[in-house]
Amino acid sequence: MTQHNAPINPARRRFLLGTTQAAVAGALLGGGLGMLNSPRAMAATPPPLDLVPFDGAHQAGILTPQQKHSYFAAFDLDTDKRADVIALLKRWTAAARRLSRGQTALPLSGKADAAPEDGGDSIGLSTSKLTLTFGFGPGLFSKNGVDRYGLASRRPEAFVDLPKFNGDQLVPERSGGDLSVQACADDPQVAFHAVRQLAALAQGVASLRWAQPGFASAPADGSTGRNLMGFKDGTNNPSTKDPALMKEFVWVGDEGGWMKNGSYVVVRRIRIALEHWDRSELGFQQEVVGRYKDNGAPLGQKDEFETMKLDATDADGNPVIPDSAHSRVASPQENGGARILRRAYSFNDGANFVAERWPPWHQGIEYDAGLFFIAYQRDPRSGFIRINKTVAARDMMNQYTTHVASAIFACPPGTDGKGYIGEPLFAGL
Ligand SMILES: C=CC1=C(C)c2cc3[nH]c(cc4nc(cc5[nH]c(cc1n2)c(C)c5CCC(=O)O)C(CCC(=O)O)=C4C)c(C)c3C=C
Ligand SMILES: [Fe+2]
Repeated sequence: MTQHNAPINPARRRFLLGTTQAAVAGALLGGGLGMLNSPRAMAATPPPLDLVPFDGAHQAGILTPQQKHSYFAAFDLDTDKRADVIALLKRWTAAARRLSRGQTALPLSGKADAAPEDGGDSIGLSTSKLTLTFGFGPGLFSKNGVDRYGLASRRPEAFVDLPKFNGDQLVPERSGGDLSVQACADDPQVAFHAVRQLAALAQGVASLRWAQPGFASAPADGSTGRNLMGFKDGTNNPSTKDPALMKEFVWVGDEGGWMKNGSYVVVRRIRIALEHWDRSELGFQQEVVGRYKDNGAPLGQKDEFETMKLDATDADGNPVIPDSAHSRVASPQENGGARILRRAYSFNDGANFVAERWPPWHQGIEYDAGLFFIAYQRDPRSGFIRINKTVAARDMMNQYTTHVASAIFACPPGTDGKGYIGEPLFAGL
């Protein structure tokens, strides 16, 4: 069956029926963007058989199998009224529910004398497994010592500021944020569209601080995808199909109060000096990672998913997986059992011209590309912070990587289909 003739997905049908008769009539008369509401345009819409429900005990987009594209955005809150923040979270939740079903962020009125309620750039596209994951930054709880919303006492103990790590070169304008939303979808336009609509709904209450697009291409056979260094990345993640592991390492438990069933996310924009990496010998690249480039197996072993033998030594008595190999220094064995759920995306933001004014007067082009590292965890203190202290101090990969931006957000639990995102935080206030 061709996509064109496929039955209309129930969610898309709701979208079609969701617009009011007046809106459809207006659209037919009005032309322009209104034409997008016309039955003919709607009938041509490919059916989105790929929806991920927005509501659930946990937010979508954390355990969801990784979509191909991501658009991560951080916002600054511009208001000092708690009611404005709550109203925004309600608007965002309602819009996210609609977007996740393949609908426009708001119903379209088709009025020619007003800005369209939705930019319209995803109309006709598949929902592409869109997920929207929201987070709260430290600034929601207090900023510059000011408790703007009466929430300071509700900041969870585990929600700490990240310390400065060895080698950090963080750009403040690209770091931090009071609120975050990550849109993931198999179509980059669907992800970007969703964030644009949410940003528009925030007007007057919150403004975009920074944004980072990313991509993650995985082979069609379901095997592990590769990062820009050419290595399989994600092999030794705790399995999202193992509820006990997720409970232990990803989801906040009773200790978290209103954050129960939520998770903390740490994001780091890590530039990779690809121009140097690409000239490094294959043997050295493998020592840096601690795994083989072709199949991702740990050095000295055969299969990608074999447990790393960190005690193995070669004929000269040297460790087969070097002391400063990335896989070793990031491993639970070297970090008191710490584990995090990595859900990173590569980024490729073009290339910059660089010139040095000292001999030998090097000039050239540097890619602004690397890994937008994203990790979810139950407690950042025993998760990212624990591991990154070791990585920042000992990892051979640091010769090629520079952390240039950073942020931490508390991602509240999911919603039940009626409430709004983060509602438990505001309960009783
Ligand atoms: C502090 C956390 C980590 C940072 C920062 C980080 C950066 C980073 N990693 C790669 C590529 C790979 N990472 C791999 C494994 C791995 N990385 C971390 C943590 C951080 N990585 C962990 C916890 C692990 C798993 C360790 C283990 O238990 O074995 C791998 C190997 C394959 C895999 O297991 O995914 C690769 C490859 C890059 C390129 C990068 C920064 C640019
Ligand atoms: Fe890593």
